[in-house]
Amino acid sequence: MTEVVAALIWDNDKFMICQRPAEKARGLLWEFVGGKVEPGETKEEALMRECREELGVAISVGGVFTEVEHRYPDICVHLTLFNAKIAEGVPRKLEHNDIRWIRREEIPLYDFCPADVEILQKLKNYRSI
Ligand SMILES: Nc1nc2c([nH]c(=O)n2[C@H]2C[C@H](O)[C@@H](COP(=O)(O)OP(=O)(O)OP(=O)(O)O)O2)c(=O)[nH]1
Repeated sequence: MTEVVAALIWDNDKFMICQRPAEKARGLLWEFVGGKVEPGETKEEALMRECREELGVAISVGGVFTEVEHRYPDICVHLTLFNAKIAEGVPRKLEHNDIRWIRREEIPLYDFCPADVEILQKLKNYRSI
């Protein structure tokens, strides 16, 4: 099982989604910013590192929004999605193909990683904080 962490970041009624680079697994699918937890890191540390590397921002990590497991042909992921806030900086596309802020109504317009589908179902019915 591969531990993956990701961030749910709101800006009023919009949340941030990122498009994976074409050359990576799940290329061009949309995801929440994040990545694999490295040995010796806590999940929170991994998420802060990924946000710095991928967006150039510092975040503060809140509670867990939800957790899911999904088996892909190449890996089996346990994904923990944290509520998070940008503490410093403006997100930049340092690694992603694209970054968007979307309303819940716009979820059907994007193809997300299969593991995220049940998360988006939950998000659809959720009030932003
Ligand atoms: N970051 C992220 N990954 C997700 C989500 N949903 C989902 O299925 N995944 C999958 C895609 C990848 O197979 C895996 C995350 O690995 P990654 O390739 O993004 O990890 P990484 O940034 O540490 O990259 P690498 O060093 O392995 O290249 O989890 C999501 O919402 N966010």
